[in-house]
Formats: sequence, structure tokens, C-alpha cells
Amino acid sequence: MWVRDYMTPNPIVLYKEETMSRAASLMVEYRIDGLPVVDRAHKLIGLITKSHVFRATKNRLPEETPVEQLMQTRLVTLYGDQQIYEGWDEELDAGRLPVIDRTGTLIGILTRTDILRAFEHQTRRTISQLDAILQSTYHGIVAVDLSGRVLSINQAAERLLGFRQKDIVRKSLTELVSDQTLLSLLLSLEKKEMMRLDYGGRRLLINHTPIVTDEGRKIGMASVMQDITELEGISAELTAVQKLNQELDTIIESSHDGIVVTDHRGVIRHFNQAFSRMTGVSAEDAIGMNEEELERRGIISQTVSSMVIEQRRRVSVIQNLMNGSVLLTTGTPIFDDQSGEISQVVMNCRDLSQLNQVQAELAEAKQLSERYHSELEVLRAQQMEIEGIVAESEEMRNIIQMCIRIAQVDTSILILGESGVGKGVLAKLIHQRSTRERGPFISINCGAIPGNLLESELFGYVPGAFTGAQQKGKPGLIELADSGTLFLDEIGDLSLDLQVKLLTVLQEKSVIRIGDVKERTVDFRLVAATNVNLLEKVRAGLFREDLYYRINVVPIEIPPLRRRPDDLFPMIHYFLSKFNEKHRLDKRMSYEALEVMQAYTWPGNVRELENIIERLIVTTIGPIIEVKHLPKVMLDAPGHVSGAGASETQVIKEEIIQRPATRDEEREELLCLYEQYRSTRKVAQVLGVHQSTIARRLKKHGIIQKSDAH
Ligand SMILES: Nc1ncnc2c1ncn2[C@@H]1O[C@H](COP(=O)(O)OP(=O)(O)OP(=O)(O)O)[C@@H](O)[C@H]1O
Repeated sequence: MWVRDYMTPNPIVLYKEETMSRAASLMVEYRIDGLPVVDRAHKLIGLITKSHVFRATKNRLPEETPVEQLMQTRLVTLYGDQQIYEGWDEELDAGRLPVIDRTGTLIGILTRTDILRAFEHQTRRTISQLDAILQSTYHGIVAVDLSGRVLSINQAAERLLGFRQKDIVRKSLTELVSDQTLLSLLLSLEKKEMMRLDYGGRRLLINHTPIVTDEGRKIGMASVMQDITELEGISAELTAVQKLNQELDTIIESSHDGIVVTDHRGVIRHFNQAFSRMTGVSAEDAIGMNEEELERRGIISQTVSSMVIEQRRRVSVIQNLMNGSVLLTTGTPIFDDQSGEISQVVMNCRDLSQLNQVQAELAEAKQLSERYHSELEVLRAQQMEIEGIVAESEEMRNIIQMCIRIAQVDTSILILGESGVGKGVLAKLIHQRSTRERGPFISINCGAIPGNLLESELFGYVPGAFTGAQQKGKPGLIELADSGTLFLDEIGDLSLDLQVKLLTVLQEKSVIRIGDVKERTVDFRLVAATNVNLLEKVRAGLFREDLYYRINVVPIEIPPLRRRPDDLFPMIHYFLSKFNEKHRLDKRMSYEALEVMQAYTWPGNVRELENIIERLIVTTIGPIIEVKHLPKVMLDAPGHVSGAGASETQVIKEEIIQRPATRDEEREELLCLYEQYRSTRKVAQVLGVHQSTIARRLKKHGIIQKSDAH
């Protein structure tokens, strides 16, 4: 506020020669209390006021007295280019202040009215400025008096509070706001900070403060409200972005490939551990350095980022490092969405030297694994033979695997199955594969020995225990089985007395010889077998239930031979070789004879088959065992077809069965058949063996893939 803008210009003046009466008449005429006195050059030289005139009159000075003699010459003046407030205090005393320019020429008078006008002007301006600020602020502001009437409110607050009425000021908030929570907050006489409130679908953050005067009087309340709905959304987004960043960092760090990020000038901004490991460069050294510098130092052989920046596309190069490593480095430009300029270059470095080495190791490992795999196969096949067990059928293979598995666990086992199916064979296998393998394997058929004899066989006796007993006494089989396996075949034939005694042995883990009182500790594993339904015997009171549960911890059931046809021909083959070798003969079996055997139901199971083959080998005259040599019982069996001329397939069947064909021969024959029929089922039909056998053989020879078996 400059003085010259508010002063009264060209005021009425008196020249110094003018009279006191002229001064008085001017004062009366213009109703002014004082007049500036100037010289002819209009320079201010004094000020004459009513009091000067009154004093002169009182002192009876003549009216013609020039004002020069009356005026006050010590003057307080203002310059036009001064600020108004610089003249306030003086004006209050003087009532008016002459305004001069820098040459001392009078240019105006600043009166009290002028100053008030200046103040009013200033106040209006300030108010409108404040209002503009209030209205333009993004935050909502509402001020109310103590009775809740709105003193002022800005547009943001109107918008946030949803006010539509035009004239809100002076209205009470209670008329305007229906939400009680918001209302009680806006009308609260207490200070409230950072209050979160949901209103009109928005999340508001409100700070509420009482309005207090300089004297400390509370005159109202002001609330500042901020719409933080978007802010909260942004903050959630920010958290998500931060998380993403972290994830990205982790991914980059965990990459086995080296990753380097530069800016648009090739200055390295980021790189991972892998790059550090490959080049031996540390983050402190290289971050902030231009990639070219790495090339200058000979650490890398080419600056990929500059190629990418120059060519504006992905570039791949082979880099030879100082340490001898070879890297395949691919630099990819990242373009700025808005400017379309490259903002970053990301380089991926793959260590080829390491890759080559890994590939070589992998190939070697593969070779090794293939070799071991085939050796394992051979071993497995050999093992099956060593055990003297033929198990071609799926069922038998599963049973054998299970036996081998449970052999390791020292528990009682009950083997179920018809007579001659191979229960004894499995019992032996279990023993051989158990931890007791070095101990004895004691086997006894309970059905084959009369009761009283069986007792002394099992439990032993002391001298003179009964008539016919040996002088020295004898340990029982149970005792002999100590630290080994006791195989009780046909356990169902054990008398009830012996069942009780056996149970006691199993529970006490000790045995008392007949006629003795001394207990002898025994430690054996019991493998029992039966061809009868023990549970039925339990129900009929012929077998003790407690013993049944004691021995039946793990039951294994062997199906009869007729239910596992896949085992038949391999068994015939096995027994032919076995007995040919035993008797130093070379007998073969005709196709028709094989067909008869296939049709037979084998009630005596493997034992019957074994016996028949041995008998045939021994009794048949001539090299070929023919249908006519077979036991009559087999010829009477249903399903037996009388033989036709030998066809090509018959020959193959004979080859497979009668003599072990070489691997190549077998392969060629199977290949020929498979090419002809294109179906494992048909080939199996032709050869009269189970489809799974053919499928397995074809796979073994690599004629079909695993998925092709049909
Ligand atoms: N899978 C097989 N492989 C080779 N030979 C077997 C097989 N199964 C059984 N045998 C032979 O068959 C004969 C009968 O087997 P084993 O004595 O084990 O049968 P079992 O069921 O115990 O008979 P039983 O209950 O009548 O005593 C034995 O000479 C045995 O070697």
C-alpha cells in the first residue's frame, strides 16, 4: 500500500506570505483542521493548524500576520513511495501528514480517512484472498460457531458432505447433516485428530479443532476433512508394487544366469550375484559405472548395452571373459512408454562353459544310469533264477516282491494256498531275505507226522521221557530253529494240545522239553502255512482262535497254478531244463503235448507239474514228449484238442518252450508275428500264452513302446 495511492493529491495550500485571516477563512470554508504552507517553488516549509490560529488570536496578533510567523516548521512528512503503515503512528497524533517527493515538493496530504480507506481496501483484499485459498484447497474445511451454525465452508467440504443447498452459511449443521457420527464429530467441542470415517461412499480423514480467540475464548470449531479413498487405494497399490519389486529382486537374484541392468546411457544400475560370480566384479565397484568401463578394464570383451542403444533392438553376443569363461550375453532394450526412447537395457548372461560341462556330465550320467539299469535287470533276472522260483505272472511277481519286503520285518507270517502251489518255496525265500538268513531254516510238515511223534519232534525230550526215547534226550525242532526260521507247513493239522503248547512257546519265547522242567529260551520267526480254511477250523473248534490270530499277523495267499496261466509255460521250460540237466537228457515237448498241458487244470499245482515233467523226461523213449506220453488224467481233461500239423507259429511256440531261443532269434520271431498281427492280444492267442507275457517280451526287445500294448 503506497502512500501516493491513498493520499489526497493537490491539497489546498497556503503560501508563506499569506495572512492568518486567509488561513482561518480557508479552514472554515473547507472544514479542515490544518494546511500545509509552501514557498513559491511549492516546497513544503511548514504546517498551520487551527490551534496556531486560535493561539495567535488569543495573543491578539493582527489578522495580517503572515502565516510564516505562526506555522510549525518541525514537520513529520511522508514520501509518496513510502508504505502507508510507516505513517500510522504519526498520523494518529497529527491527524494529517503532508506527502512530499524526494525534492521536498508537496504532492499530497494523507488524512485519517485516507488511511481508513487503505485499511478497508487491504482488509477486503485479504478476505478475498483467504476465501480464494479456502475455496481452492483440495481439503474440505467447515467452520461452525458454538451453536453449530456454519460460519464458513468451502466447495470441497460441500462436495464431501453432499450439501446441495445454496445458502449454507448461517444454517445449523443439525439441519444439514443426518449422519449422527459425522454430526457429533463436527459439533464436538474437543480437539479430534486423524479421525477416519466412511461417509457417502468415501473414506474421510477428519481433523477437528476448536477456534479460540487471542484472549483464549472458544468461539467455534473448524473441521478439515480429507478424502483418502483414492489415497488408500494408491497406498494398497504402492504396497503391491513394493511386493512386486521385492519379488522381482528375488527372481533376479536367484537367477543362475547373470543379469545386468543399465540406464539409457549404459550406466550400470543393477546386477545380480550370478554376474558378480561370473566376472568377479563387486557391486561397489560397478554400480554407477558405464558398461564400457568394464570392457576397458578387460573384464568383458564387448559392451552390449551400447550396441543395444545404437541398434535399438535385442542383441546377442558371445563374450570372452578375462577369467576364461564364455558368456552368451543377450541385451534387451526397454522403451519408455511415453517418449518411445530407450530407458533401460537388461542383459542376460549365460555361462556357456559351465553349460557345456553340465551337458557333458549329464550325458555321462545318462550313460551310466542306462548301464546300471541294464545290469540291474540282468541281476534281477539272475536272482529270480538263483532262488529257483519261476514267477512270470503279475500275481506271482507281486507276491514275491511283498515277501521280500516283509521278510525284513520280524513278524509271524501265514502262507495260504492249495497244496503244491509253492508255500514252502516262499517260506524259504522269506528266510533267505530276512535278518535271520545266517540262522537255520527248519521246516516241518505237521500233517505228515503222527501227533505224539510230532510233539517230541517239535519240543524235544529229556532222557527217559517216554518209552523209546533216546538215552541222551534230544532237542526239538523249535529249539533247533533258534536264531532262524521255523516253517510249520499244514499248521491246520496240529492237534489242539500241540496248539496250546506252540502258543505258549510263542508267548513265552521259551520251550520246555518233554519230561523236563527247565525252560530254554528260543528266538525264532514262525512262518506257518496251510491249505485249509483255518477260520472255518476255528469256528468248528478245531483250531484255537488265539493261536490263529497269533500266527496270522501277515497273511500271504498264493493262487493255484490254473489261475496264473502266465506261469505255466515258463515253468514247463524251467522243469524241462532242470530235469534234462539232472538226468543228462535232452527231451523236448511237442506242440500238441504243450496244448494239452495248457488245457489241464493242475489240481496238484506246481508239485504235480514238476513231478509229471520229471516222470515224462525219464520215461519217454525218443527225443520228443508227445501227447500219447502224457498221463491219462490230462488227456481226459476238457479243452484238450487233438493235434494238427505243425504250423509256423507252432514251431515258434515250441522254440520258446522247448529250448531257450537266443535273444536274437526270439526277437526276430516275435517281430515277425507282431508285424503280421499288429496286436499283442492276437500274438498271445496264436502262441497260447497270456497277453501280458507277449507285451512284456515285445517291450523287452524294443518292438513296442510301453503305451502301445494292446
Ligand atoms: N514258483 C515256483 N518256481 C519253481 N518251483 C516251484 C515254484 N512253486 C513251487 N515250486 C516247486 O513245486 C514244489 C511244491 O512246492 P512247495 O512244496 O513249496 O508247495 P507247497 O504249497 O508248500 O505244498 P504243500 O502245502 O503241499 O507242502 C516244490 O518242489 C517247489 O520247488
